[in-house]
Amino acid sequence: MNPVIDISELTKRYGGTTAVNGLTFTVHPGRVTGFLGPNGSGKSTTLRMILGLDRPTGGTVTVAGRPFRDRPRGLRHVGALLDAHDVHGGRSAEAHLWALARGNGIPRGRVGEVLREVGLADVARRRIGGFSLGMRQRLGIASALLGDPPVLLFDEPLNGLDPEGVKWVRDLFRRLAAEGRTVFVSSHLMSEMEHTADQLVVIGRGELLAAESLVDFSARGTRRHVAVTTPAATALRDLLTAEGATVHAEGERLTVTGLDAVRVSEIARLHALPVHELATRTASLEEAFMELTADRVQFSGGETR
Ligand SMILES: Nc1ncnc2c1ncn2[C@@H]1O[C@H](COP(=O)(O)OP(=O)(O)OP(=O)(O)O)[C@@H](O)[C@H]1O
Repeated sequence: MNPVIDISELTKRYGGTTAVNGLTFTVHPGRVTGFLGPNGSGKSTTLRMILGLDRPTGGTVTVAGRPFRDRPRGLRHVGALLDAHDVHGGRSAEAHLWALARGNGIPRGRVGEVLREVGLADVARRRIGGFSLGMRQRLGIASALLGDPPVLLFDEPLNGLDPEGVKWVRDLFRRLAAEGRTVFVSSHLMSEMEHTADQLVVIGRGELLAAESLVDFSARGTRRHVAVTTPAATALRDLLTAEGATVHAEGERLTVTGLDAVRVSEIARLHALPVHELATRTASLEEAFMELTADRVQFSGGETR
């Protein structure tokens, strides 16, 4: 059984709102795939449809060749962390996991194992109601791991985790992928995925914008500029513009596109203009992501478009 998630022409409408619109992509085992999109772009809706919790308006989604809904003892096939708050606060962590294990034909002894794995063994008998968001995220991850499934889905799992927690989650995801599992992780922040994912699926307003490796995605952001700091900003700006560059000036700082750093340096030296700093800068992954999704952001600057 190849634990692939296959999504084809998937669409979900809620009344007049189209949450997901004709999405087609595949998530493969053996790597961590990041599912990126601005707030409200349809990530959670897609994850819910993968799990059969929402019924598609159109299109199909299968896990290992079958709709997930058709699988009894689901936690053994797909483990998921959707909403860390969606747990009974009056129960202990242990009791919560026991109930899940019982409903999915998982041996009770597995509960202690996953609690140790996520670092919650010491608080196993404490009420979940008193847990911090980070502890709830760890408990959600424990639930996902309970059935030792080949496919794992995580919706915004880094929310509420401290830097040590973030590192732990990243290492865990890598290990799960290295074991040959399919690991699909959503986030609205490229900075979170940059050091977590090997593969990216990017959506905006429910539509697919990119499905490629992180390396290929990075190549989108290779637009370079040269940053210059000089007390002779006006003179250098005029010279560079005359050479065909586009120059943005802000006090002593120039941002130059259209000429490389060597040429900028030569021009400054030729005219004996002092330069305090000169560096080539590459647009970051975050900028590539923002550029790609710029016209697909539903809520920007507090205004609804
Ligand atoms: N049950 C629902 N009823 C009506 N509209 C919904 C429902 N669930 C989601 N939506 C709408 O569908 C769109 C996509 O929402 P979704 O929660 O899937 O996005 P998201 O990418 O997960 O966002 P976020 O990063 O904010 O969690 C939004 O416009 C949302 O308001």
